[in-house]
Amino acid sequence: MSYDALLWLSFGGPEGPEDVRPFLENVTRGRGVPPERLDEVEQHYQHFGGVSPINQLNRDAIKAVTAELDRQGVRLPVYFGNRNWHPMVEDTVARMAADGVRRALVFPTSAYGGYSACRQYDEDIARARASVGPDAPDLVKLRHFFDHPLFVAAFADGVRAAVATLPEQARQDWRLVFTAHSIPLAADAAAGPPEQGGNLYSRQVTEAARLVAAELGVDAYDVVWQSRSGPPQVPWLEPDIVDHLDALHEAGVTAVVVCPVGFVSDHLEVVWDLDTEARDRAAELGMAFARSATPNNDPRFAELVVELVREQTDGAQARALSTFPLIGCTANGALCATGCCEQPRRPAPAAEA
Ligand SMILES: CC1=C(CCC(=O)O)c2cc3nc(cc4[nH]c(cc5[nH]c(cc1n2)c(C)c5CCC(=O)O)c(CCC(=O)O)c4C)C(CCC(=O)O)=C3C
Ligand SMILES: [Fe+2]
Repeated sequence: MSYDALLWLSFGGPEGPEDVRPFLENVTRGRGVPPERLDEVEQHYQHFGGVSPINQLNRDAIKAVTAELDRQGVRLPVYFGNRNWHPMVEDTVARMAADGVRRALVFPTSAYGGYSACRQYDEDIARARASVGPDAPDLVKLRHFFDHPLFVAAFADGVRAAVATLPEQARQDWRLVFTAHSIPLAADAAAGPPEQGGNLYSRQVTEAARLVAAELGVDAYDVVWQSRSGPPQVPWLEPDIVDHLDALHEAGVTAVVVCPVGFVSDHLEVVWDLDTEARDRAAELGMAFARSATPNNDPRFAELVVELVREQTDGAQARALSTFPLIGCTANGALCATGCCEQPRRPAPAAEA
């Protein structure tokens, strides 16, 4: 099949102090996130001058992918659009239509399934096309890549480099801890095509962790969660990374390497929740701590994206290290399967006092 552009579709983040509140309102509209949680997260962003690293990281990655497409002789202009902040995907798709793009591939900046990581990007695609109207290009989203050998290898090398930054006496005996964004248990239960039994998000994260650990030859490691949101009465995936550091300390662990396998770049939830909160807790506990790199700036990430593109444009072989079904590739916002990644019903708001 032939395509005339690639759309880089991401989450978006604020680029100055005045952007933070409206950005957070876009992210959480209709999601039942309590205002106290929003105030807290606003402070995390303001701590960095109201600028999330995510937009610049995406621009850097787009530059690398553009160069890699060029190197491989694939002629596709790359456009950039976000769900929650400028450049908004609706505006980008309008520009694509105006430029005469009829049919484009879409790279979502998430490797996983689940409502937030997969289906919500399909909704973004459908919403953007609807807002542009009949001239909107066809948009075909690329598949999940959590088990792609280039993704796994980039994380494994990141862990090796992180170990080298530990104090010398810690380098022989450290605990490997993988993290990903927590989601509500009900959302995880509903993740994936229903006939695959649910929990697709946590199962894919666990599989990616297993593959990275296997590449490193490490057989004892943990998979934990971070950045929990939502109302406190709703159960989310646990344990949280910070609580887990306490448990490891109790168990006598003196050094940890944290690998954020759930993310592709060092965006705010990595630089705050891991590099600030988790690192501070480790310091309080007297544990050596290193956080390994995400793949965004690794040349293999650009190669991975181009390989996913070529699966669609010239039938390149789909490489995957696990036996999970290859899914996530759908057109114009279609679901991966009927009933896939259904968004759980939100709890009724707490009664007013
Ligand atoms: C699975 C998952 C990923 C990974 C997949 C992917 O990458 O897409 C992810 C990524 C990200 N999450 C991000 C930021 C936020 N996520 C929030 C809230 C939430 N995330 C959720 C899940 C996920 N989130 C969920 C279930 C919520 C509750 C509200 C809801 O049901 O939707 C909130 C609201 C405030 C709060 O934290 O409570 C913010 C600000 C940023 C940008 C960081 C930056 O600016 O650099 C990124 C890349
Ligand atoms: Fe899905």
